[in-house]
Amino acid sequence: MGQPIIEVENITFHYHQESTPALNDVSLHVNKGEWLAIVGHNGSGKSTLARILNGLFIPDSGKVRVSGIELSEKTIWEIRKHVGMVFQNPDNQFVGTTVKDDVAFGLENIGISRDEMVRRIDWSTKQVKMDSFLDHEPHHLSGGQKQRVAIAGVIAVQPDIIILDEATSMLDPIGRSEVIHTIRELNNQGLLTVISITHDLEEASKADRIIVMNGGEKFAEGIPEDIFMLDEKLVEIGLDLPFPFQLSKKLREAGVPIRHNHLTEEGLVNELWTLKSKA
Ligand SMILES: Nc1ncnc2c1ncn2[C@@H]1O[C@H](COP(=O)(O)OP(=O)(O)OP(=O)(O)O)[C@@H](O)[C@H]1O
Repeated sequence: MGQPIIEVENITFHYHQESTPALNDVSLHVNKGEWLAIVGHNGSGKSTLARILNGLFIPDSGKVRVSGIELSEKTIWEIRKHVGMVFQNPDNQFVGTTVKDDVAFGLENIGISRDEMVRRIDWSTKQVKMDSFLDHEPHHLSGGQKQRVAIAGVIAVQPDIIILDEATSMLDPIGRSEVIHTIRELNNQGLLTVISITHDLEEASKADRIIVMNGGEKFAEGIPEDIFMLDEKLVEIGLDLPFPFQLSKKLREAGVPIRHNHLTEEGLVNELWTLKSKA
């Protein structure tokens, strides 16, 4: 970690010339191998930023470099080979009639040979634990399984970076944890740099680093512990603090001597047990 794989310098982007910018003078970097969460209220510019990083939009001004390639009209397709995206709605992402066809589609697009395609379908579906569903029709799968197939389709192309744009927000808690676990394993194996766009601060608290967006600008950036020190400032810009964090504060207000504002349920439960054993 430590070496930037994405560098964004002072980018500004307008959807319409006369409108207020969707992104205003935003600079950031993403380190190779890290898990970066980008959080923010609706309309804060997260999706616009994700689409620029994937070459779907070109900024009006400023520079973007992805895997050493500078983003321009000429490099869009090159950049897309390095950045895969998984979107919010699992039902809108399927092009194949079976899981196998669906994963094959992205590989056909980049002209992979038949033998290599078979190998990559096998590898990518095993990585997301969907290799026993190759002949299944995607619309019969659960939401979490569909998103795992979408991830298989992305990693089969072997990008350096995956962007999850609210990819878990339509899933139930089981589907959500399946998807996060799958991505975590790929990230831990060093296979992927992960950018997770989310309004869920609990999910973001598990990232290596968080960038908070507000009104098209970067509001804050840091490790989760530092970001959560902002506390009420996050609430003021429309974000919900994680439930264990809110509960820690309420318990302290009610006279329970909790020392930390916990980001995880496990941390809070452990401190409560320690207090109880001392009582
Ligand atoms: N296709 C579009 N045309 C015009 N304006 C747009 C378009 N998409 C987004 N915007 C505007 O750009 C700004 C940033 O929106 P963006 O979708 O990037 O925010 P976001 O943080 O991803 O929000 P959400 O969580 O609702 O998706 C908002 O003011 C939004 O209204």
